[in-house]
Amino acid sequence: MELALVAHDSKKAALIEWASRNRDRLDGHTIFATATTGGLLETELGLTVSKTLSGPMGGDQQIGAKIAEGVIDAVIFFWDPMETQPHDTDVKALLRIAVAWDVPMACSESTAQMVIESSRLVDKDYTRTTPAHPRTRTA
Ligand SMILES: O=C(CO)COP(=O)(O)O
Repeated sequence: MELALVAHDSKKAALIEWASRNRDRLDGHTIFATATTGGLLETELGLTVSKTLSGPMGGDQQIGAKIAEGVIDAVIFFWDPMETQPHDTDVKALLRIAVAWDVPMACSESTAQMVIESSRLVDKDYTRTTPAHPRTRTA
């Protein structure tokens, strides 16, 4: 499946540590990430990552667009609840579009663990639909 991994600066170490612990589970998936987060996943863990722009430069919006296009199956977003981001509007938009399309989005480590361990992530027959926008993935 297609997973998006994103972390704010203060949460990047936690995301890398989490991804390291879940390296085997991540291996079977296509990974998208914002630029800085993705760069760390590549250099620290050797993962292959499709990178967007950096979050503050439009990367969150690019991830959001991929959600709306049906490209992303789940989002792991370690965002910082203690600090205002310069691109807060983009962060909010990313959170919103994931809910609008009912794409699973983990915003904390414990939830990320539940998502990555979900049998849905390895179920090739799983199709996602939303009541507001009935839609079935074909790929
Ligand atoms: O700002 C981000 C998410 O809102 C993440 O962007 P970077 O991975 O480029 O730091």
